[in-house]
Amino acid sequence: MKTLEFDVAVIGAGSAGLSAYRAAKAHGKNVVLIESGPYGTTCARVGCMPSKLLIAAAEAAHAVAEAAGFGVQAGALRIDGKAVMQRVKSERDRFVGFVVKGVEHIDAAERLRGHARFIAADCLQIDDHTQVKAERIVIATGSSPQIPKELRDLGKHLIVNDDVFAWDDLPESVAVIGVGIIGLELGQALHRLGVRVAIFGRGGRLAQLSDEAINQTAVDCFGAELDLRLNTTLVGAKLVDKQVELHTRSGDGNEHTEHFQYVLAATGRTPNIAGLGLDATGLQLNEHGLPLFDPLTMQCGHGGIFIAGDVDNDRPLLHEATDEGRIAGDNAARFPHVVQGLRRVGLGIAFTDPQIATVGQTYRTLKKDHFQTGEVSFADQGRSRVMRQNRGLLRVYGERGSHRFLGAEMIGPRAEHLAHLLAWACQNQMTVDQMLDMPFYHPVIEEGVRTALRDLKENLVKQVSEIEHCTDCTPGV
Ligand SMILES: Cc1cc2nc3c(=O)[nH]c(=O)nc-3n(C[C@H](O)[C@H](O)[C@H](O)COP(=O)(O)OP(=O)(O)OC[C@H]3O[C@@H](n4cnc5c(N)ncnc54)[C@H](O)[C@@H]3O)c2cc1C
Ligand SMILES: NC(=O)c1ccc[n+]([C@@H]2O[C@H](COP(=O)([O-])OP(=O)(O)OC[C@H]3O[C@@H](n4cnc5c(N)ncnc54)[C@H](O)[C@@H]3O)[C@@H](O)[C@H]2O)c1
Repeated sequence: MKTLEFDVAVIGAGSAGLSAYRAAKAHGKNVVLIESGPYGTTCARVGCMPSKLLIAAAEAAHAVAEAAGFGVQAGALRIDGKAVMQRVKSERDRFVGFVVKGVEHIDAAERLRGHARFIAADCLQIDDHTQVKAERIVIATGSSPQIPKELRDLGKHLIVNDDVFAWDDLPESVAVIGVGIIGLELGQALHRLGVRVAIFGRGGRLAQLSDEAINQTAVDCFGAELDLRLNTTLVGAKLVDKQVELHTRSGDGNEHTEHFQYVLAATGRTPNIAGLGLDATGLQLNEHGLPLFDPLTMQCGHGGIFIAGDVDNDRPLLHEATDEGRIAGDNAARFPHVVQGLRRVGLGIAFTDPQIATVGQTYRTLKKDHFQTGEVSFADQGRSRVMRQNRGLLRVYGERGSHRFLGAEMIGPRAEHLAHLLAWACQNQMTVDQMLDMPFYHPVIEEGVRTALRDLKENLVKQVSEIEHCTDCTPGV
């Protein structure tokens, strides 16, 4: 057994861990990066990048299928599953290669391989070969797919996102369980690539949307294209003749039995804390066993342990993981003099078609009676119609009184760009008037944003004038 001492230890060489390592090194500290799995990060290996590569192939197939709508006849669509997966994997490997190269540039004496487990608040056991003593430790262990118990006996026919990006060819059929972001992104992409797909949701909410009007529009959009089964309960699943026999109960109480080659569990992700020995840290843990932490400093309690990335179960997105890692690593190096780091306005994007996005305060987090809404449907929005992408709805929220822009939920064409524009306005605390003073070109989808903001402004003003001209408040006026 070796014993090593460092100023800072970082557990996990994912996006959050790498960011923490660099931030701590910037203070000239002696830092160790500990990783139990393959280098390359979840984002590059089995997350953001390969999923967007698969979606890009699906978009190409969809464009060909849709071309006839413009009077362009592209001939019969033929999808070469092997070529699709070959491109997904080779481009993915290129992205992973850059990350791995970066890790390999780190001094070998500052990299350790193995599973880290706390044996004290300032001491980690790495597998059975090394003990690492460090007064400051960053937990950046990421998350893993959560598997419903009904699916656990399906062997290789139960798949998660990682397995999809290991395929050499596209399968015949997949049942996707879960209508969150992963379920919708991968489910729609596979469907457009010719795979028989059914997507099952136990509730009626798609991709974490909280505004009912947006959610209903999303249900209508995806329901028109995909085999989408909402309010459906998973009853059981078993293997019969190398096929999954899936039993479900639909909202009307009827039971259904169907057969698929694979079942994809897209049912949320769980923080990687199993076997981490958090009990040995003396930290206060919540009901899920996660340490309580300050999201501005990433400090757990008042000691030298910090947390960052998916493992903290707060905002499981790539840009948040790197921000949190930077704050955690910086503060680990500064400890005990920790400082608050920059947290940005909330921004979430699902790369479906149409895209779904949320900005700033989502409908769920708005204070009742403190806001007004404005909206635009993309059905008749000029540029969206030109492109035959005129589906969706944008709802924007503004604060009563101050007229400050608070946030938005949307499903619509190129929502990734609209969401960025709105997020920047939100972080700059702009008012609706200030946003309307900005230039809008013609003809662009952003003109739809302007329509929604004008509607919001009208509703904000209307409310004030209704009060001002209220005969009950000022009798005789
Ligand atoms: C299919 C999919 C698509 C996604 N698409 C997007 C997207 O488009 N945009 C977006 O913003 N986000 C997306 N995400 C989310 C994004 O990938 C994550 O938020 C981000 O990768 C989290 O980074 P992390 O550093 O917290 O975790 P990871 O990158 O998973 O790093 C954690 C590391 O810790 C290691 N580890 C765990 N336990 C231990 C231990 N005890 N000892 C040592 N090492 C340990 C793991 O092996 C792992 O390498 C997607 C996720 C998935 C699954
Ligand atoms: N574009 C992106 O930014 C992107 C893409 C993919 C993933 N991600 C990140 O990854 C995280 C995980 O994604 P996800 O889609 O797995 O999680 P999610 O929380 O978005 O969705 C999980 C879904 O599974 C359903 N579910 C859970 N248990 C179920 C069961 N037993 N039966 C049926 N349905 C069940 C939930 O109701 C929900 O609809 C997301 O929170 C997101 O932050 C982001």
